[in-house]
Amino acid sequence: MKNQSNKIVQKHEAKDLPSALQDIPNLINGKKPAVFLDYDGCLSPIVKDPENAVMTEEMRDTLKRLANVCSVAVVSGRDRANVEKLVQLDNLYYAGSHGFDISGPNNMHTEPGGASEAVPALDKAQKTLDDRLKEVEGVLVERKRYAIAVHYRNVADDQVNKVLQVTDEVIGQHPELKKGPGKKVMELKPNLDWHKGKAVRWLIEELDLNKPDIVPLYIGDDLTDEDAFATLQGEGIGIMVGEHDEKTAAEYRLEDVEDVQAFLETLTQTIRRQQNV
Ligand SMILES: O=P(O)(O)OC[C@H]1O[C@H](O[C@H]2O[C@H](CO)[C@@H](O)[C@H](O)[C@H]2O)[C@H](O)[C@@H](O)[C@@H]1O
Repeated sequence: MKNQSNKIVQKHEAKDLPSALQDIPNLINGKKPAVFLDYDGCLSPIVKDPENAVMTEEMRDTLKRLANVCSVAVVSGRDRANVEKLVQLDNLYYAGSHGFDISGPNNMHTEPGGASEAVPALDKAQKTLDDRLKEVEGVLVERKRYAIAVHYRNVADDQVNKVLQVTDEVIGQHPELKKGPGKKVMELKPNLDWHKGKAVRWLIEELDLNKPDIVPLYIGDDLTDEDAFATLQGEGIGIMVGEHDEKTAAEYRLEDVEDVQAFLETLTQTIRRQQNV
C-alpha cells in the first residue's frame, strides 16, 4: 500500500510481528535511539474515563532515565497542556492535538501544521455537539486546542450509532474539519495535511536527529499512530502496543503498558552500555 508520499508501506497483522523485547541491542543495531511515544494505551492503560488515565510514578522514573540518555517525545491526540500535566517531565518534547501543537525544553513552542485557522470551526462544532449530544448518557465531548474527541466508550450500544451519525453531520457542516477514528472515539480534526507522522518528521529535522548513527523509534497503540509508523518505515522502527482494528505499518510489537516500561528500561541500559556510562 502507498502512503501520501508515494512510499510503499508494508502492513502486517500485529499478532504476527516479533516482540520488540526479544533482542534490543540487535533492534537498534549499535545506533543511538530517539524515542517517540504515544500516551494513551502506551504510557498509561486504556480506561473508561480519559481523566483517569494517569501514568504511574514508575513509568515517570523510567521516562526520566531514558530522557537522560536520548531524545524523548510524547506524541499524543490529547491536548498538549493536558499531556504535559500527565507526564510532568520538563526535559521531554510534547506534540499534542495529534501533532499540531508542539513544545519542548527551553520554551520551545510551535504549531507547524497551521491548525489555528480551524479554531473557529472547532468552536462552532463543539457547541453543536454539546447541544445535540447532551441527552445521550455516557457521551463525552472532549475539546483539545486543535481537535475534538467524541467519546462513546460509556454509551449504551443502541445509542452509539446516533453519536456517530450526529458527529458525521457536524463534520459535514465544516469543510475546515475532517474525521478520524480511534479507540471508542471519533475525532474532529483540522482538514489539513498534518498528522503524528508529520510531527515526528518535523521533530527529527528540528532536533537534528536525521543522522546515520541515530535510529528513531515510535511506540503507539492506536490508528492515529499508523501515520507515524508509515513515516518511519525504512528509516526507523515502529512498535505496536497490543492491537487495533486494522493491519499495522509497525515492524515490532509489545503486549501492553508493562511491556512498554520493560522495553524502555532495557533500552536505557543498552544505551548506557553503548555510551560506557
Ligand atoms: O494519541 P494518544 O495519546 O493515544 O491519545 C488518543 C486519545 O486518547 C484518549 O482517549 C483514549 O483513551 C481514554 C483513556 O484511556 C479512553 O477512555 C478512550 O476511550 C480512548 O479513546 C484521549 O481522551 C483522546 O483525547 C486522545 O485523542
